[in-house]
This record gives sequence, C-alpha cells and structure tokens, in this order.
Amino acid sequence: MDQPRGYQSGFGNEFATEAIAGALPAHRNSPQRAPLGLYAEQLSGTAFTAPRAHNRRSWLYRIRPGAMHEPFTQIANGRMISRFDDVAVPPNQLRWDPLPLPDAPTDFLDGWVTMAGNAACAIHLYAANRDMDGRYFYNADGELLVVPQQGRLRIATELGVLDVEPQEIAVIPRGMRFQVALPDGAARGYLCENSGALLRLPDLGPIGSNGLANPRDFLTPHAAYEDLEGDFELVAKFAGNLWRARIGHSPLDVVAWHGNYAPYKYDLRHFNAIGSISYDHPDPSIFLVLQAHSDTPGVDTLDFVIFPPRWLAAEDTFRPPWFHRNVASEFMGLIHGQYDAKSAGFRPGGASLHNCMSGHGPDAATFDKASSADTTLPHKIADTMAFMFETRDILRPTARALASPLLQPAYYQCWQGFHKHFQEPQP
Ligand SMILES: O=C(O)Cc1cc(O)ccc1O
Ligand SMILES: [Fe+2]
Repeated sequence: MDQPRGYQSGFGNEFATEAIAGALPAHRNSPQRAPLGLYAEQLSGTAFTAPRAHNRRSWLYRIRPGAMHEPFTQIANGRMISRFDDVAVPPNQLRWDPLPLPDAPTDFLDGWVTMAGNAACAIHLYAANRDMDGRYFYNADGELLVVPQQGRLRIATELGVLDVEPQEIAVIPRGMRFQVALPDGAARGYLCENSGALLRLPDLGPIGSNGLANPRDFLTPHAAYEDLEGDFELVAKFAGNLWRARIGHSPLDVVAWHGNYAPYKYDLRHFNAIGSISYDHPDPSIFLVLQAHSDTPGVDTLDFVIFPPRWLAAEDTFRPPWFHRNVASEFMGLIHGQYDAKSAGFRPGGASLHNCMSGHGPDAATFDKASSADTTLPHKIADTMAFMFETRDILRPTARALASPLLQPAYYQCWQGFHKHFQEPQP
C-alpha cells in the first residue's frame, strides 16, 4: 500500500480511480482481456435490478479473482453474537461503563463485543491493541458503520485506505475485504452492522438543498493495492458465524476500480447542525447523519444521529432533551466530552440503551439546572460528541451485555430524585 493516499469526495458518487495509469478499461467493464493482465470482477451491493437511484455496484480490476482462496471452515465466534432471540428483553433503562482496553493481544476483529441487535442491525463495541496481521475480513451480513471513540484506525480495504480518527466515522460496504491497523497502538469504539437498506443521506425537506451532513464531506479512497504473497487468512462473517479460509495472497489487490459501491468516511465535526431559534427543543431527527430506509416511508430500520457542539438559543424553553418515551429504540454512545442530558455516569466510551417505550430523558440534576437556567441568552454546548443508533425494532441486548460488570445497576436512580411540585389550585 505504498501508493499516495487521498480521497475522492461525494456521497454515493460514480467514482473511477486507478493506482496505475491505464489499469481501468475505458468505456466497458469486462473487455476480453483487462488491462495490465488484471482480472475484472463486479461487486454488487444491491440487487442487479434495483432502481437506478438505489443501485450500487463497483467494478474491480485485481491481480487475482476474489474466488481464489481455499474452502472456509467455521471458527469460534468469540464475543460476537448474531442471534438476539434467546434473551427476555427487560424494559429497563440500561447503561454501561466503557469497555476496558484489552490486556491480551487483541486485534480489531477479536475485539468485538456484541451488545444488542435486531433483525436489521447488530451493535457491537470494539477494543483492540494490535494490528490485524496476516488476516483479512469481510462481512456478508451487512455493511459496517465504524464509530471510533479512542485511537485511530487505518482501514485498508480492497478499494483503498481509510484513515479514521475519533469524531470521524467510516462505512465499509457489505462483502468488502479489509484489514485494520491501529496507528496509536490501541483503539476502542462502536460498530453497527446494518443488514437493512444501505445507509443514505436523509432528504432535507423544508431545510432546503444544504445542511446536516453535506455530501461533499464524504470521502472515498483512491485505488491502492498490495501485491503480496504469503500464508494468509481470510475471515468471513457469514449468516451470523465466523469462517476462515487460507489464502495465498493479499485480497487487497485491486489496482483500479470504478463504481458507486465503495467505503467512505465522514468527519462528524463537519455536520451542519440545525436547531430552534425561537422556542422548544426539536426532535433529534434534526441531527440525522445517515439512515437506512424500511419499506414504510419515514420509518427507518436504522438512523445514525449525532449530538454535536452547537448553540442553544430557544427562549422560555427547557433546553436539554425532554422526558420521553419513543416507539423507536435508542442505543447511545459518547465519543467525546459530556452529553447534555446527563450530568454524570454517561462516560466517553460508555453506552446506554433506552428501548421501545422505556421512559428516559434528563437526569434529576440536569432537570434542576435547566429548569432554572437563564434562557434569554444563547448557550454554547461545546466540546462534545454523542451519537445514537435508533432502530424501528426493539434492540435486544445480549446475555453478555446484561450480565456484564460494566452494566450500571444504579442507572435508574438518576431519575429517582424528582420532587413532587404539583399543587392543586386552591378554590
Ligand atoms: O434520549 C436521548 O438522550 C436522545 C434524544 C435526544 C433529544 O434531544 C431528543 C430525543 C432523544 O431521544
Ligand atoms: Fe431518547
């Protein structure tokens, strides 16, 4: 991977890139003989017949075909879970402390710990302390949204290299082979496997033609390849289990590619936050970065929402998130700083789960403070980055997550300190 790095900009564009000039065939996808002795291969991310606006595929020009590896044999799934129907889901509000960094050597793949999931997505934490060495991975079960919280990731994919740091996210398409190195020696963060419709930018409605996450801030790598031979391992997550195959070369051997099915990254700090400049706290849909549509308009199987730094200006308004119960289920993480609905206990690297219709909102300390704050002046929420994976279906925590010593048994107490202020008017 010695080729120069850099990115192509735009969300879901038709990109074309070659690490060696002339590697990409012109005006056709599979000439009788591809340039430079490369093999042509199509990677389809949507059905062949998906409408043009949704159709995603790329053409890869590679040193060896993707089919060239030995048979897969099943390996242990470790702490990675893909079935979520074996635990009775409590309607309790749940919150976890951050996952500690491992002591034993643990690469990105070994570092996954599944927290919760449903039919359309699986949520994991990862904590790792060494590079994936001699092994490569692909996930046939969904595209992978990576949310680093600590430590940078160098994600070398078939289509090029993504360097990602905390407060950036990456999305690796379903099926794309990749390998993760940790330039800082250790890394921790959150993962969401999306097996529903591919993540896309939301429509903007009355906001207009600009705002929220702007398409040009999404970055896709240029082609970069490895021409490596050795005794390597290709790990697949397929139908909920892990499988390994021996492979005699690096599968990251794509010299040129074109298409619109590609990995990308996005810096959350570029998000253009829209909010109330009059009164009331709007729904968090104003902070939607990416969504996975279901078949029901307006109801997503997965929303990725962030809570970035921003000004709060609403007058005569309880400014933090309100008390609420939501038909959707909310898994939250904190990348940086403090979250404005919680005075304590929600730590960077930690997580919370407020499932369908479970009451939640500001803790008592936040409520008291915000109820008496001066709202004639704007207030800047600075130095913070929280996010939410919001799903249509109940998020079913794993038995491990429910039994974890990181689970905070006293979480419910943050809502126990509310005094009764109500007084019936005297006649
Ligand atoms: O529960 C949360 O903290 C997330 C959230 C934030 C907000 O501003 C409004 C609703 C909501 O679910
Ligand atoms: Fe909420």
